[in-house]
Amino acid sequence: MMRFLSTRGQTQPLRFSEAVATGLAPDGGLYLPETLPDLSGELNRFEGLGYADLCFEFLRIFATDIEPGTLRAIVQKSYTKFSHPEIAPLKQLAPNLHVLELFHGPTLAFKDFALQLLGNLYEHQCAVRHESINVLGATSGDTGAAAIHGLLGKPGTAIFILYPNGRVSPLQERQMACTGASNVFALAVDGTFDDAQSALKEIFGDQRFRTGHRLSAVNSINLARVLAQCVYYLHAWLKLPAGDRGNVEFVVPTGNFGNVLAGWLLQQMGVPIRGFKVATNQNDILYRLFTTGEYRLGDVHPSLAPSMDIQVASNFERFLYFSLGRDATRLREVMQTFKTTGVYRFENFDRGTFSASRCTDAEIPGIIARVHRDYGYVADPHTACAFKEHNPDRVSIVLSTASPAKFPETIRKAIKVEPTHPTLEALKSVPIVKHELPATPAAIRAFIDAHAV
Ligand SMILES: Cc1ncc(COP(=O)(O)O)c(C=O)c1O
Ligand SMILES: N[C@@H](CCOP(=O)(O)O)C(=O)O
Repeated sequence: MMRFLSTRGQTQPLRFSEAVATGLAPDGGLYLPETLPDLSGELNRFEGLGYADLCFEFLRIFATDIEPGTLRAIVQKSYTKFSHPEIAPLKQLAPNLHVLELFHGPTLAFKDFALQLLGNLYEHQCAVRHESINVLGATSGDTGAAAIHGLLGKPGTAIFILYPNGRVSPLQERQMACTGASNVFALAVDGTFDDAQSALKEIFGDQRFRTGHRLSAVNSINLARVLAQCVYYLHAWLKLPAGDRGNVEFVVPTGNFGNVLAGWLLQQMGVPIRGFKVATNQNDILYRLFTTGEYRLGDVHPSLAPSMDIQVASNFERFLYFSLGRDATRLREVMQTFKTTGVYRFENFDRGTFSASRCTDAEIPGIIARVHRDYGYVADPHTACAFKEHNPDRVSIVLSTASPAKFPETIRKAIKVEPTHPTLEALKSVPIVKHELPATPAAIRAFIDAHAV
């Protein structure tokens, strides 16, 4: 039976379903498998599988407490709402340059890969336990919509999504605030995504409140999010010619570090991937960390790639845990120092196979125009950050994390074409229903108290 431990080492090991239902560990840490499986000797068995079958074969290694037939049905259902037959098509743009399109799900961003699945896992949980759940998430733009659409129409659930008021794109806001569903609460908070995420973590840390409301997490603090995201890296790796696989670098637009961490975990499980480039926007704490070894909080500046307007990257803690030799005591010290001083300087920081790039707002439109001119490809502003530089001697897979149709103004300014998508067009005539709140745990708790199921 696979068990899961907290990075902070002060909780009991849990089974998969328990760790998923708990979200954030009671000691404030993030769950990880007790031991990572070694897949290096069995990669052949994944060859040729369709996306949903690959996902099932991968997840069953971890979800050992869910009966395989049930897990297979949950996984199959989770990839039925994607509009592309390959789910995550890998497109070649140049001899050593590919793009992995992760935006063909219902909300047009990579978050759908894990949140369609998590919605179905939660539905299963409600049925097995005969309980309702309240889901709480924080979003800088895309997680919120994907979480809402993963749970929409599922009985016994209410969903509360915190987002920074005025700092997500107009269409991202509409995806959250125009559902018309009575159990969906779009909470526009006063502050940044970091403020919202910090309030959320404090609320999850309040065990009485969390258990009293059967609160569940949809952010990438939830282990299921990260494991489901591993699958598209494996899928892309398997699509490459055998000779290119060991030489591939994934270039990943990065904010909360959940996406790139999933690829990195897969590498730690023995899949021979050359490395990862962390591509940040102008909110560049991770770029500075990977280039200098200093993790220093800065101010968040709203950007053309708003979903990456983040400073405190949640999943960095999971990487740190491994990089400190799984020493939970040391990890707690580092996290505490960072929390109280806003800075941690690592001596001899081992960045492993990570490299980093940074892209300012002044650069994004030019990159969109260049990628369009050179490859006939329209990259959204987040994906554009990952196209900043390309080493033609190395096989690169750029992760295309959102549809350009979610950010039409930036695209129009860059290439004079305004991308559209029917589901987004349909939202434009629907009234917005949102609730404005301060980003304080007290205000958010009070709202949940009043509206929880
Ligand atoms: C479109 C898009 N690209 C990239 C990112 C960054 O991903 P992560 O937060 O997993 O690093 C996000 C937000 O998560 C996003 O919504
Ligand atoms: N960019 C994200 C921020 C939250 O990230 P998550 O992966 O932890 O859910 C968003 O779009 O909300």
